[in-house]
Amino acid sequence: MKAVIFGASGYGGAELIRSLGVHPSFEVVGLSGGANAGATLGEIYPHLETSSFGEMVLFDTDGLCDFIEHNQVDLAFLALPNNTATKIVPRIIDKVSCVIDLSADFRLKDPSLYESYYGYVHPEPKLLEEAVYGLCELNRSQLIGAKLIAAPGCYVTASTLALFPFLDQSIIDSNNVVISAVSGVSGAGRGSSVANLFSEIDSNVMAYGLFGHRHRPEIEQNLGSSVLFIPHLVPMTRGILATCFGDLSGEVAGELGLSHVSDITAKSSLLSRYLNGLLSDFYSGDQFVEVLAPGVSPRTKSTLGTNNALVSVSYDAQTNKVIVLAAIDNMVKGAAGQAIQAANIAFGLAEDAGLSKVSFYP
Ligand SMILES: NC(=O)C1=CN([C@@H]2O[C@H](COP(=O)(O)OP(=O)(O)OC[C@H]3O[C@@H](n4cnc5c(N)ncnc54)[C@H](OP(=O)(O)O)[C@@H]3O)[C@@H](O)[C@H]2O)C=CC1
Ligand SMILES: CC(=O)N[C@@H](CCC(=O)OP(=O)(O)O)C(=O)O
Repeated sequence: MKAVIFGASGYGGAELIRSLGVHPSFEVVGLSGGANAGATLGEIYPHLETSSFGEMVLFDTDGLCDFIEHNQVDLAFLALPNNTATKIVPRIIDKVSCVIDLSADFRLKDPSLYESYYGYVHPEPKLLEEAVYGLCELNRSQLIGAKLIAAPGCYVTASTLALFPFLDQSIIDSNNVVISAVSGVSGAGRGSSVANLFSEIDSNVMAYGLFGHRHRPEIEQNLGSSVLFIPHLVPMTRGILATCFGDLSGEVAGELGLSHVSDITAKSSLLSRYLNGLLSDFYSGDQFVEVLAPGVSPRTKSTLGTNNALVSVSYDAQTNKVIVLAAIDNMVKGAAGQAIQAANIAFGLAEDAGLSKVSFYP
């Protein structure tokens, strides 16, 4: 099947190319760039210069839309800044079997949220309504044969995979959910600002987007509860670690006959094991979610280059807090890998086609 990538000169585009280059069923036949249109991929990315893609010249947006008009293309990936896909999807949606957008343009079901969090009035509410949200572990059946797929945000993927099983089963109280997450700088994209220069990021850690980060409403949409979300930028290239906290719901300890257990250590250990069992059961059918033992922290380094999400859950009886940790590679499970996983499902292919499960290390 023939695939094209809008935004191939960006980080998401480069990561799509890396995986699609080894994909058994998708062949990349067209690429676009913004300012880099007209250049070859090898000129933009030295690591791709000698690959089979090195000589490919990037179209501009109009050029790639024309290419789709006149050639058979089955699948289009859009890895573009927010409020750019909204203008391209209407032009190509009827020409290809499936469009997968990596931006936020088709993720939020309430159109008014685009005005408050992204600063634009959504111009395509009908397409927004039709789009299928591409978090594969939660939406697999809806993705089969989907025409327009909105790949989730990177922080959102880690946070949702961590918390959904517990909120869905009312194990964690839906009030007072807090997510503190750290991200590598590639999350901001190749076209990002001075704030992401080496001299600003090196030996520096900071929180940002306090209370109003645009991923907050997307996490809330997935979890069906309000959350406090605090992202941090850390001096590394890739990776997200989300540390999620919530109160164990009042009934759980009682139902398990543990209300009377006064030994804090014993109670923490028993409940941690119980919660770990729930998490393992929830993801037993998901090849890209790996549940680690309670008390073991997932490491971002173990996810590098893979489409895996590593998760673990523990309980602290002293504070009655459930702590769920999740690590992903923001460029893979948080962006390009997730998009390819969704494409695999949409086209009825093996879900792991083109996707890696073993990280590069160190
Ligand atoms: N980086 C990440 O971890 C994640 C990113 N995303 C989302 O994926 C999308 C792409 O992100 P990312 O690859 O990181 O961003 P980059 O800044 O690295 O790349 C953006 C791409 O869009 C092109 N572009 C920019 N402006 C225009 C325009 N007006 N018209 C056409 N093309 C344009 C750029 O071309 P050129 O460089 O040639 O100008 C480049 O190819 C974004 O919506 C982002 O929010 C989602 C999850 C995670
Ligand atoms: C480190 C960093 O800056 N991360 C980005 C989020 C990543 C992303 O691309 O999110 P969307 O797909 O929703 O735009 C940010 O905080 O805005």
